[in-house]
Amino acid sequence: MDLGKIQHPGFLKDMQHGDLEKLAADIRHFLITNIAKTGGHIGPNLGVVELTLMLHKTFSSPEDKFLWDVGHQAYVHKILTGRANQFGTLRQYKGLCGFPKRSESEHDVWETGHSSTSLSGAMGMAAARDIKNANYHIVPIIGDGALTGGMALEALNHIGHEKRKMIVVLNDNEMSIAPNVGAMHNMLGRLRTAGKYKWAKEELEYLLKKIPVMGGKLASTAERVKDSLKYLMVSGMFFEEMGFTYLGPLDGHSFEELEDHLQYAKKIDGPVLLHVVTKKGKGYTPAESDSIGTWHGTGPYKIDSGEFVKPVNGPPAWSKVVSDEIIKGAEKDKRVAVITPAMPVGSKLETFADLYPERFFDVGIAEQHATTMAAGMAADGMKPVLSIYSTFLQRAYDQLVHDVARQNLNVFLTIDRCGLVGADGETHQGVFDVSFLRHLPNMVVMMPKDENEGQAMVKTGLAYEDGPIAMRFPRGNAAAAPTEDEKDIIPIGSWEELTEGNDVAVLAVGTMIQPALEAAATLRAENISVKVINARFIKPLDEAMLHKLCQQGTPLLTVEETVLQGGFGSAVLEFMEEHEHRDIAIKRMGVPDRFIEHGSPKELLKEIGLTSTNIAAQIRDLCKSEHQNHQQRA
Ligand SMILES: Cc1ncc(C[n+]2csc(CCOP(=O)(O)OP(=O)(O)O)c2C)c(N)n1
Ligand SMILES: CC(=O)[C@@H](O)[C@H](O)COP(=O)(O)O
Ligand SMILES: [Mg+2]
Repeated sequence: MDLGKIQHPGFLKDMQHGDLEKLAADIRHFLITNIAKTGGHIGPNLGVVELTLMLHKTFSSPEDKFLWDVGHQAYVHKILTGRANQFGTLRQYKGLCGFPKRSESEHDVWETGHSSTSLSGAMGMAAARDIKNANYHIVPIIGDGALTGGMALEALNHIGHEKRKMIVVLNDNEMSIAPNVGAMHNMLGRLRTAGKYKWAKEELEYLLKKIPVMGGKLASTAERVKDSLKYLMVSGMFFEEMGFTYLGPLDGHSFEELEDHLQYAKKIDGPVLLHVVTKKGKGYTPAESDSIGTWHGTGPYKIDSGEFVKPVNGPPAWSKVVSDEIIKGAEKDKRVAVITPAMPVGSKLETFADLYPERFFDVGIAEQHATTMAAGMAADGMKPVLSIYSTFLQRAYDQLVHDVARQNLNVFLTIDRCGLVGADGETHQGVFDVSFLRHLPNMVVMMPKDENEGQAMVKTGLAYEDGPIAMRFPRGNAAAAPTEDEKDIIPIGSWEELTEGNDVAVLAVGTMIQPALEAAATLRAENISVKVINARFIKPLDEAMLHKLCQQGTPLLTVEETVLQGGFGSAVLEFMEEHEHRDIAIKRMGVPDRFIEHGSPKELLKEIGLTSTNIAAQIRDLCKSEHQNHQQRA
């Protein structure tokens, strides 16, 4: 089938299973060949081809509402809702979003990107539907990984209490990004592999009673799904006891099983949990045999060999620079332990986990728990490193305030993916953490200019004993491999002058230092001398240096790859106001007050003006207005 011709999923209603099998094969071929070019979340999407087809065959989107948890597995949904032709632009600048996007389609009723929000969204929609006396299905699709997220459990608790009609589809493929972890995961494992339990007759009657009117007549259907009910065992009763009707586990690649169970679930009153077992990466051997998470989200790859298309032996990833230095610290200090909320592969922590399994904790998709667990470890004398993406740290704000900063506990946050991350787009940009860390009393916030300073900062963070300290670093690779020499600890709150200059001082943070240096070099040819300062501590500021610059009357330009609101530039403004340095010209450059969509970091930085060209332009403006002020004063 030419998938580009699909405009609406309605054509599926009358499709027979044989034709669905052919369509599934076409979709798999489409996914494998297109994502080989663009990159994307190939593993998760290959695992939900049959499930998505049967969902759109059984229900009537967009009247019936699908909420895709995390949303990285919604490519098949996008193909079936008229967007196949856009896949050449997947996750690219102004192209197709890699997650559900309401502005793209009426079938995308709920936007995701962060995990474990679908059930709460579904509960909200169920309440709205019932208040409106409307009558449509609400179908959140949540993975076994996302189910480990605290929000999901909060929602299960409420949904089971409210008993409003909804069909929760649990897509259980035994994987998070990496292998899934936790007691919930273990329980699902028991369900998946349960031996044949004799299910009591009353179990069937118990279930049939839930189907108003039709109950008796469904005996034949019940007989057909009886085989799956055989697994209705103790741990299956967990969901029953939570107020759900549990159905499954069923083969998520069998159209017959899916159709039977979904039709059955439609008729059951109250919340249903349909436990669907799928295989991540199904239909493409390299992805299907992936047991560590390599094929969860990929760059371009060669289809035949499964080789990834990227520069071999390039400079190390920033996360590797950091994790290697943490390992050195752990060798010397037995108090060092590492906690990650489900991102051991992304944060390159596998080696640490192999070397120090007793000091490594993957807590699942549970950032709030991870943060307060780190506080608990620090309170009891350990040196916990909380390894976490900037965007996912947003989920643990109160834990940072209430448990870490307020108790002034010695937690070392290594915050990965800081700045514009690119293809993941709006939901993943790491641009807010400075604003929500800087205002916390006791918090130290720092960001290195390069990989060598990165190593020195890890040492500094591990040596720091006076409370919480956070080190930010970007997604992607460092400019080069760090040098072998032992790095020195950096004095807290110290900045570094990188170039001499008197006309303007540029206070640049992290990734903005290189473009600032390029701008300074350009302006030197125009006889404008620029002092570029590595503002490596966002909190505390280097107040001595700032006072000196202000007393000299040097105009200031702050540059940061974080939102301007409450960012580093705001800190400098606050300092100047507090110390009455009012006659100093200052400009701030940063991320504007809007969400930044997907694209390459380079394209996005250009879009928001964080380039060396624009830095130079801002410096020229400062010089010009400074010159005009001098003339007026003369
Ligand atoms: C709050 C949050 N933390 C971490 C992530 C990173 N992440 C993206 S997908 C994923 C695993 C999801 O596993 P599962 O729900 O089982 O979906 P699958 O990929 O197996 O289909 C994780 C941890 C995220 N998106 N949101
Ligand atoms: C969907 C999701 O949240 C993760 O897959 C995320 O995309 C991983 O990000 P990195 O690719 O930066 O590790
Ligand atoms: Mg999973």
